[in-house]
Amino acid sequence: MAPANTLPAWSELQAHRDDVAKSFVLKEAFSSDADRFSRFSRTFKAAGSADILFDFSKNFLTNETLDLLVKLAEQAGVERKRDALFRGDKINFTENRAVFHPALRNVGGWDMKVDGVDVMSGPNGVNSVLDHMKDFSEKVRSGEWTGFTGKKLTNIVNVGIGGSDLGPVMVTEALKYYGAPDMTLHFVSNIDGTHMAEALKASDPETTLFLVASKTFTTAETTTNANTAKSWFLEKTGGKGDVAKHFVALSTNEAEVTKFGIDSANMFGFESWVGGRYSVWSAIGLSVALYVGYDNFYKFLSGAHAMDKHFRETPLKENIPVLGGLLSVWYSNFFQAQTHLVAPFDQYLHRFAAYLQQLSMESNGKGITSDGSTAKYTTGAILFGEPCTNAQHSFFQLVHQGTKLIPADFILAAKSHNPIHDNLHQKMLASNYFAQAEALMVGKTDEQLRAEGTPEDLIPHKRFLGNRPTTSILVGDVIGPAELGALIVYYEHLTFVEGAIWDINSFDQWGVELGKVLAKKILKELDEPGNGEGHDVSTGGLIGAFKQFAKI
Ligand SMILES: O=P(O)(O)OC[C@H]1O[C@H](O)[C@H](O)[C@@H](O)[C@@H]1O
Repeated sequence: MAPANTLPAWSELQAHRDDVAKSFVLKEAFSSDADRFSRFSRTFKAAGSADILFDFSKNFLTNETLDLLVKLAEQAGVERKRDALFRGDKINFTENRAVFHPALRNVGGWDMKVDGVDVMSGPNGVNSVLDHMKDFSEKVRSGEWTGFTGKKLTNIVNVGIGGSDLGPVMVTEALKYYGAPDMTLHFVSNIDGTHMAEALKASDPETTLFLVASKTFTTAETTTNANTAKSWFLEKTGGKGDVAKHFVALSTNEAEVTKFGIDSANMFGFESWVGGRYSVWSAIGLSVALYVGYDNFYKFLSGAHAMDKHFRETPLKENIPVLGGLLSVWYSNFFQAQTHLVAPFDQYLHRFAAYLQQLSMESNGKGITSDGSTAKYTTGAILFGEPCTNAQHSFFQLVHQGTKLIPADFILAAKSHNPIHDNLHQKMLASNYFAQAEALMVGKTDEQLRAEGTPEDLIPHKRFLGNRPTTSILVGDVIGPAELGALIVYYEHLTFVEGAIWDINSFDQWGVELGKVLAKKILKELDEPGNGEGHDVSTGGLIGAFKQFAKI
């Protein structure tokens, strides 16, 4: 595929930006076009999910912009690449792997094959793993599956990192309302011993179930944490504890799982075509199924599948994740935006941005195009975010008056799961959601400030230039499992579209390897004599100082 900047639509977009968009004033676009909201909004509709309204109208968009962006998508082969994804082609070309996570949520009965083999059926197929998850989660939840002293397992410790942690944490938090009231969850990811120590402090071995979640089962943090947990369990139970009842593995690597001491019957498998950051839909989601129940987990998959269907079948111009991805390219490459802010007006979504950080930045933080040449344009944006209204009281100063353009997504559910105080909280939350997007767009002029009696010397400080773009996402009900599934997949495919246009491989992650390898080497040095010799002077000096301070 050709680098994005060599596509004719790229030059047309540059000219268009110079001509029109540079001087585009959002609030004027609204005053001169009564239909702007309806023209640039799209509603996601699916059976089993509330409608989700995506309002793209507060973005730097004209009809011509949209046409040119769609043209760019066509020339970059977005549809062809999308079809290759759903066909099971090996689009992760540096690892020669299919990228087939949509199969994990294929509740619609699509024919899904990799190398001619149906991945849905068969003994290790998606459906049989789902059956295993259903059976196991129901047994644990009902108390039929007990610990070694016959007690119900109500304390779940998920041991995993990266995609084997972020999805389960985010989703169980987002669906806390549906969670089993008698269940406590811990997610231990960090190699920092504090993480495991604190979880164990709060755990009783008789009622604790450990889920060792690791696609590869070779990740140093996870295997070390899992071994620590196993030693703790055996020590606390005086060797009487039955590992088979208290440890299960979520992994693709049966050999390593068995080596660790977990019976392969207690392993929930998946295939190498599931990338870590797309694995919450797989066996890695077992903590979700345990916590919210299998029926809700299934609804979560169904909402995700509905967004897959929309993405797969909808023409580019109406395609919601395509529009999201195109806008991101528009801002990154034509307005030099460096960031993408995602602020959910929803406390349950407080880990949503952290989850999206891995999805977006591990996928598109790449600078090499498909032919091995360096991209001559910027790629993955720095994604960040926090829930609102909290974020408004911290970094929103920079969003409103800073010198950087920060395209932002705001997410709100029309209904709260907790309409306390006569729904006052939800109405206040909603009013902030509307107000922030409006304020970012309309700003505040010198005239308005003068009319309010602002002293002349303060006017520049109190001025809001406005014209800052936002996408508002409004879920038509509460955010339940299906709506959450659809929202996540919106961002998955938005990320896909960005990568397709940038002509990069969104599915490998070589960039995380170097640090891991060096850490392994340095770990040995910490136990050997020497003070960091052989490293650069700074690293060596730090290693030496650490050994001295820690008396190692
Ligand atoms: O699930 P695991 O194999 O333990 O991998 C956990 C994580 O570690 C790696 O470093 C990758 O960058 C992530 O994509 C992955 O999710």
